[in-house]
Amino acid sequence: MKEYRFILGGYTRRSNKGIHILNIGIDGLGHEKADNKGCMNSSLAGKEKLACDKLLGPRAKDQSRLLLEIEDPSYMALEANKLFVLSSRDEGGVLAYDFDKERGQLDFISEVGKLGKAPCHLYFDQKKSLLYASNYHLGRLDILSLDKVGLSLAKSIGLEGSGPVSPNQDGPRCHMAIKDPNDKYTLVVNLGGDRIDTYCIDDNRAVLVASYQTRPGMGPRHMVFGPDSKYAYLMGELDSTVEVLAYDDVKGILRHVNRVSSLPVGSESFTGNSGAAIKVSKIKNKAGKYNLYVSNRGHDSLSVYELGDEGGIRFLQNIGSGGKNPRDFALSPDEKFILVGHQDSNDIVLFERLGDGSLVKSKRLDSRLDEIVCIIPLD
Ligand SMILES: O=C1O[C@H](COP(=O)(O)O)[C@@H](O)[C@H](O)[C@H]1O
Repeated sequence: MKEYRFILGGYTRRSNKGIHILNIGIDGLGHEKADNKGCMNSSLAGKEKLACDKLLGPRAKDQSRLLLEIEDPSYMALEANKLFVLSSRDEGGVLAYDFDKERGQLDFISEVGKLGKAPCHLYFDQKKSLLYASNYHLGRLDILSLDKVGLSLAKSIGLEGSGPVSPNQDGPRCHMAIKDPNDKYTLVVNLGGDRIDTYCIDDNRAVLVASYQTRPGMGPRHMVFGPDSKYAYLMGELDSTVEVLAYDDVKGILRHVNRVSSLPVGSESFTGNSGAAIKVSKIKNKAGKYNLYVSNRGHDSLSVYELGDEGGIRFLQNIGSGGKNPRDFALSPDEKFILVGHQDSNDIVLFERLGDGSLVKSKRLDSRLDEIVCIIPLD
């Protein structure tokens, strides 16, 4: 039996508040043998659910345990043997831990609290030992420094701008900040201002070097760079589109190349959707291409694309996510599976990736969290 481990962060009204480690065992065939519609229905109970579990194979190795007890953990960042955690604790806090992955044990290093509101995304810039905490609610990027003494707030950048969608775009909303593939610039995604700002950042200085304006009302939420580093892919929370951008890594400039719907053909005008996570494979599929995956909250599905040359993107598949509002998902380290967590149902659903990168449901597990915000795979 092959085992996969993931860390899950999110909110719950139940007693086991905190970050959990989930172990999933895969025995033989990864995907379901029969019609999976019923099995993925989270409302199944009692005998029906047992029958469904039987169909999906042995679950003896599927288990979840509390890794860290903490108030409303949200996004996390894992880098080598360090785990960084966002929490609503202490009016918005960032916590740093040494992480023994083998033993699944955390040792507290340091924390910074009283940020005003809990940030929604966290990224660790290993080269500069800086943490980027994106604060959606305050429209601000907080930059924290980690040194021998611990964590401290180095600098805050107040974002600017607004957009046509109210209330989401009444002001700036900082949803993500990541380094570019060359580890040179920091790209800051501003959902409220329909903007991606490129900064050159070090300990005490943040210089804005470029700014990309998306189409009005896109509400960019998350972005990811493709494996060739030349193109970035942007997920629009508010208009359910995926935008392909060419990246000039010398100047930090983004340029529009392509746009596709995050919804399947015929459903593009579906209005009850919020785009959420966007991830890209690092290993080529059997056709020699990379795959891009996005999650749709409301449409409750994942869309799968194949990435072509020169910023090409081809829709491959749309599949039900097996729960309500898939907020985050993660590829397993070997990229054979994708684990999806939901915002408004307890379903954690494992999908097997087929040769072309398309997905087939593998199994459903009960989450101990009511609202999963972040999923990180463990090697
Ligand atoms: O994706 C989203 O994120 C923001 C921030 O998350 P939060 O859990 O810190 O509130 C959220 O408010 C927004 O509605 C959602 O679409």
